[in-house]
Amino acid sequence: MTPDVLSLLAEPGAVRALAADRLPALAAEIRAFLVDRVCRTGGHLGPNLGVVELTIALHRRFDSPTDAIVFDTGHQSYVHKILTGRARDFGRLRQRDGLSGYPSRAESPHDLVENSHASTALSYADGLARVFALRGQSERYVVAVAGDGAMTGGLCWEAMNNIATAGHERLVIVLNDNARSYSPTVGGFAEHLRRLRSGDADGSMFGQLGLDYLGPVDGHDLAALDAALAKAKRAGRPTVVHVVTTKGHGHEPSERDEADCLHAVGVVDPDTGRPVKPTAATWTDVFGEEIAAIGETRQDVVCLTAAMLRPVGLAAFASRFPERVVDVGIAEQHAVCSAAGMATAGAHPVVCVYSTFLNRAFDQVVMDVALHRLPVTFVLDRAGVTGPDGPSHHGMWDSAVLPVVPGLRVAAPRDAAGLRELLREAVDVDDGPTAIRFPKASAGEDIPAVARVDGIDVLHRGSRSGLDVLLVAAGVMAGPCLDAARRLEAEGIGVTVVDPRWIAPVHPTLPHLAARHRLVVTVEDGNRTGGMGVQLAQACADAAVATPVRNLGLPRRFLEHGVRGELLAAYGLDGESVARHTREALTVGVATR
Ligand SMILES: Cc1ncc(C[n+]2csc(CCOP(=O)(O)OP(=O)(O)O)c2C)c(N)n1
Ligand SMILES: CC(=O)[C@@H](O)[C@H](O)COP(=O)(O)O
Ligand SMILES: [Mg+2]
Repeated sequence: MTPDVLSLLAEPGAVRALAADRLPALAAEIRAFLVDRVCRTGGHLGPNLGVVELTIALHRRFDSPTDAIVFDTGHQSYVHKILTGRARDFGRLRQRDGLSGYPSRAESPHDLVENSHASTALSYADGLARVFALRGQSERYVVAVAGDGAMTGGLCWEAMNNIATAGHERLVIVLNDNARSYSPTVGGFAEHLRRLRSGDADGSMFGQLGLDYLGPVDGHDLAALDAALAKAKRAGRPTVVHVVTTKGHGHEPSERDEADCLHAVGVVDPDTGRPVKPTAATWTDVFGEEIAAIGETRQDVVCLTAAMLRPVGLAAFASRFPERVVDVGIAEQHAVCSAAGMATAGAHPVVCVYSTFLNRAFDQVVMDVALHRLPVTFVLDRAGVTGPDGPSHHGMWDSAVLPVVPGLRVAAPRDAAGLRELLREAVDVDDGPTAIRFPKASAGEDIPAVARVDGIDVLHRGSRSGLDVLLVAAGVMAGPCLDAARRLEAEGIGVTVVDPRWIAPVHPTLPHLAARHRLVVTVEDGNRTGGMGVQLAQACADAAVATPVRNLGLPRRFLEHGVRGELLAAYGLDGESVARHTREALTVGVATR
């Protein structure tokens, strides 16, 4: 079949109409299509190559969208999108106004869960099934497709506990077991799956819970998959279909990639899986080097990751101090609470997560770490606008929620040198928690300060005697602020640019510095309705400083996917926009948007 046959698969009905003997060719076509398209745009290659046959089987046995098919995490939903009429859109995968890399309700009625945070599918399934039954629609099936990694998340077990006794007659859990998250899946559950795969297990833990269990099923054998799904449909009670797949199946560079089976790639050579352009050192690289250096002299430092050891930069630390790094699986709540235990026992835990995933453990941050004033450092990679992964991945919540946590201090480095320095300051804090946030970006050039006053870096001093504007830059926003200062100075506006380095709690000197200017403009790569700017405005009010404060940051909205730089500019966080907003606020004194 030619690739354009895929575009004929406008509805799942088309794949159901295909004769079974044409399915292997379709699977091969889809696999070739995925390699061709994803290597050009970037995206989740390994996970989707692993579910080609599974997704075909699902759409042949279940009637989406009448039957609800819920993909956990959603990074493995490309085949689902191809089979629901979106093959032609892959040319703009994860690009602004292009196809989302996750299910999208705006794209299709076949898509249900847009949230890319793992371990939610079984809870959705339970809820869907309950309301289908309440509404007399109990003929509708609900299918949750969850990876073995996702199943290491506690929310799955909360859901299974409920599913087991809810009396659902048409709920199927498809466990896509490829023995990996990024790296090999960890813990007792992974061991249990290994024994089930090898036939050494005395029954499945699912059966112990009261669920039916079918498997292990070869996840690349279309006939075996079809038979298992048909049997699960007839079971009349919640059934786990344990499907065994290979991440990256059918594409040797993916299968061979020891790091993570080309889990998430940029633009790569399809024949090698390697980036087509050299990649500059990232913030993650800088962190990885520095934490490994810190580990040499700080025996009390223990690092934790939630199934993302390499992506968060812990590979070097792990190879040098394997006894002091813990991968807890996709279990951020456990990571933070375990870190509270570690700190109680005298360690200084460093919890390394993407900013957006810390949301999941906010209660543990507040009530287990901060309440006990424990020395835990949270390293928040992917803070601010991330880009291609879209609304549930932008790290735009941490700088708005963490400042309200009593005793927690938040640092935002503006460059690599700042990251190294602030990381060391953070792990030296022993009377409470700290957090340090940095973006998904190349580390760029260091930005020197002209002076450091009370721990605040002065990056630019106004050339005029009368100081007009104080620009307060949070972390990487130092670059746009200096660009704005140059633009404004050229117009005769005196601008001071400062970088507080620690953005929460507000530095006590800042309100006094504000009092010496006509206007304060704060700029942050985070939610402006609760971040540094709002905190500073409140501190100025508390100090009876009348200087107006304008906060530039990300709006209280879910931001679309796209390129980080383009999104920052679209939301007014580039130099030109900062200058424009400042000029407007100076002249007409209106609040920024
Ligand atoms: C709460 C949360 N933490 C971390 C991640 C990052 N993440 C995305 S996919 C993935 C691995 C998923 O493994 P699995 O569920 O087995 O799916 P596979 O990629 O193997 O198909 C992780 C850790 C996430 N999406 N959500
Ligand atoms: C699905 C998921 O959460 C991860 O795979 C994420 O997409 C990786 O993001 P980065 O590519 O920024 O590491
Ligand atoms: Mg997996």
